[in-house]
Amino acid sequence: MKQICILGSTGSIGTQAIEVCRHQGFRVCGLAANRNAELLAEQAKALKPDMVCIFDDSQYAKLKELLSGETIEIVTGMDGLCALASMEQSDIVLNAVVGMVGLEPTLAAIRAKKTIALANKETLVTGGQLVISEAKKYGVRILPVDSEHSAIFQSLQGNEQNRVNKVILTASGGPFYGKTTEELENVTVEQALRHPNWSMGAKITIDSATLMNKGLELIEACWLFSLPPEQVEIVVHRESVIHSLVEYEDHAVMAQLGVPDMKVPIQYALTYPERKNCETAPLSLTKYGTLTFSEPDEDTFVCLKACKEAIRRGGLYPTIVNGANEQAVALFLEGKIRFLDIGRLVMDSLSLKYDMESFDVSDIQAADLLAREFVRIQCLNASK
Ligand SMILES: NC(=O)C1=CN([C@@H]2O[C@H](COP(=O)(O)OP(=O)(O)OC[C@H]3O[C@@H](n4cnc5c(N)ncnc54)[C@H](OP(=O)(O)O)[C@@H]3O)[C@@H](O)[C@H]2O)C=CC1
Ligand SMILES: CC(=O)[C@@H](O)[C@H](O)COP(=O)(O)O
Ligand SMILES: [Mn+2]
Repeated sequence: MKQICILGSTGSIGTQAIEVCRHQGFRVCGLAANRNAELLAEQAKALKPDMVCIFDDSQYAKLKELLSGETIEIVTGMDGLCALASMEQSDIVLNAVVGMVGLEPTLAAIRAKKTIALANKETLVTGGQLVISEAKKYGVRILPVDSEHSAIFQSLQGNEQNRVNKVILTASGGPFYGKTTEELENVTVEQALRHPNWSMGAKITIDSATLMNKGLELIEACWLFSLPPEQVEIVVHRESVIHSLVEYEDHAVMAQLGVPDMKVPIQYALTYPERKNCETAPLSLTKYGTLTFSEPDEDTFVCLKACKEAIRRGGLYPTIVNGANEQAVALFLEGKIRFLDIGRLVMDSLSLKYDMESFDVSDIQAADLLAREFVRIQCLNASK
């Protein structure tokens, strides 16, 4: 029986992954969350994994109490998360934690020769070079879970020998599609959290609203498919039915379509190379009637522009814009900055000088901390 370890099991991807595992009859051997001890305990009681990790050790006592009577090992912190990611029993580690904190457990899983099902895009945005070279070194496969990258991966199947002209990443455009900068001045957290097509965690939903998500996905695609940024085109497709496309040398274009439901890409990563019955509604094209396409507005949604510049510069600049964004989104969700401040802060973080060509995890973490600190200082200065 296939055994799956789920990092971020209490989140949007994590909870859907558990449903996929149930549907497929896979055993869940490990679970990890940040601080939601109640849901983690509920999942652990139902699934009987060998090990669970609660990252925030202030929640350890509560989890221990909730799991008293169960024979499940409980670990905490980054050491615990990495131990869970490399546990012997698992065949696949699904990384569905949010943020660049996902980098270290991804590396730990790779070094333990686990197949990686990767939802956590910040892993590749911040540590792409290192992660891809370690995956090659350890002969480990990284299977994309992000819907666009799964679509590209699926559109590449059977075409490995053929030359790719470009990949086309589709973007929903988010809740603020078509709005001007003036109209975005006073939008609220609640409005930004209302994604038109997908139900997701708060951080990625804000990223979709700013188009940072598409910038992160562009960088993610460059690493996953060994492409320069010029070969990644972004097209706004409001319906989120075409999940992404690949154009070949002969101008034939392959795409993967379906209703917007993450169960398909999650399951494909867990059953690959097989396709299995999935608890997802079938696509009715006639129900949609029309599918629309347009160019993204990078002058209003400057996060996308900042990500393009970061990957063009290379080095640790993607880590910088990612760190600035993680901090800015957290401040926006706390009501401390306004929506447009996110883009301004991410753009301004590119003024940080960080021209290293080779780097390890500690350099990546240092760049991340610097970007977060930069954002906090900018906000403090602005509020004086
Ligand atoms: N949701 C979606 O449809 C999609 C998501 N993604 C990507 O997948 C990742 C997860 O997104 P999503 O599920 O929406 O996010 P959520 O916010 O819904 O869930 C995040 C999960 O990560 C856990 N977590 C956070 N920090 C840590 C940590 N340090 N150690 C262990 N667990 C941690 C959270 O635990 P707790 O509940 O305790 O806070 C929670 O289980 C992101 O990188 C996102 O960009 C990509 C494509 C689609
Ligand atoms: C479901 C998924 O993969 C998300 O990353 C989604 O793409 C977000 O939608 P946007 O296209 O609005 O960023
Ligand atoms: Mn996506």
